[in-house]
Amino acid sequence: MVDTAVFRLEGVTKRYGDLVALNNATLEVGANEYLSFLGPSGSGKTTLLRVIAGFEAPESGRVHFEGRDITNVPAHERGIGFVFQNFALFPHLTVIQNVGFGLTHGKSGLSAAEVERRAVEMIELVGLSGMEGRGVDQISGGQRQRVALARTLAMKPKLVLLDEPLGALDANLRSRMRNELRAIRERLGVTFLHVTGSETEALAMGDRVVVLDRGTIIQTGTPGEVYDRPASPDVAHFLNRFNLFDGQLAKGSFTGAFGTAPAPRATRADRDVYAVRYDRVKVLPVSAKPEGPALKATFIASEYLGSSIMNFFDAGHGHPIEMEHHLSLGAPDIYEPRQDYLLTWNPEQAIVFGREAV
Ligand SMILES: Nc1ncnc2c1ncn2[C@@H]1O[C@H](COP(=O)(O)OP(=O)(O)OP(=O)(O)O)[C@@H](O)[C@H]1O
Repeated sequence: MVDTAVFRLEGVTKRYGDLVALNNATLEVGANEYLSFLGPSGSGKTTLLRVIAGFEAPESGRVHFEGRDITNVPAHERGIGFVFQNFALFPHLTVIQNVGFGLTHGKSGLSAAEVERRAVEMIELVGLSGMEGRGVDQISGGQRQRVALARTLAMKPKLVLLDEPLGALDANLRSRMRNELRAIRERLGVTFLHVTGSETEALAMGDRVVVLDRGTIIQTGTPGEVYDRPASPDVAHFLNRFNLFDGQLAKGSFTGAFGTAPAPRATRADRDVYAVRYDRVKVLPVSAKPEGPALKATFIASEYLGSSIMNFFDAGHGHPIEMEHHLSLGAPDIYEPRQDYLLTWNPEQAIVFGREAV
């Protein structure tokens, strides 16, 4: 529950024919909150935003915004801003004309001078000062993305929906835009709902992360909560931070390819899965005799990720076992390709799911 809910979904279901794109979704969002939506392709993220924006009518459930039931209010009367991936700017207009468009042609009641002042202010906010007079076909893709954002923010919405707005940008620009979105949120007091296919972006940006799977919200929590306590094997899988092992949970122990390890605090799930975060894995010589879990694996390769190194091992599972070394912890060990090692971890740090858990 959020104390000052600015926005609420109550049991919203949306079907396309036989397909349930959104299944009984319930969600509260506080004023000035930043919510990230994470889920695999087809999980219903865009549908959720389209229902909120008013482009799709749900079969059942209610949508509330600023204390009002807006379920039957047309999109253009909702006062909700959105920036979708395929944002359409007007190619024959300049940057400032695009940003001011909704104010000039809508019901803002602002004079031409006031429209210009607000458009200039928004252009500055998204870091495009000096480009007011350029045609939008004379600026880069990333800059066009900012124009689309400025155009939405110029309408001063209290709620802004972002559907993969950073997807088309290169890594550098994406990280700059993330910082700018944060700064804009602080300055304007806007609530953002941000759909992203990137777990890194979802965890980095959101005050809370909402995880969707096959139309159902399967977890809502702070990035720390979702990261430390994924609610199901599927959430652990989407986060892309865990090695997952099949096996069997019985009497508080889990038996898998690594042997048998204590699992006293397992979470109930419809299958038995053992999850170990990439940065919890330790690499020992193959001759070592660790007390805990032990998995013999062949080193394949490593990948430099900037602040960490990801090492890939083959334990004959069909998918690699990953071990992440944060460079802040010191220089990485060097492993020999095609050599065998023993992988282990502290079983207390594993996350275990199973049918016998309560
Ligand atoms: N207009 C439509 N008609 C029929 N089915 C649709 C329509 N729009 C979406 N769907 C289906 O609804 C489900 C949810 O789609 P949605 O676009 O919400 O997923 P998503 O999580 O946003 O996916 P992605 O990350 O790939 O954009 C999918 O199975 C999709 O094929």
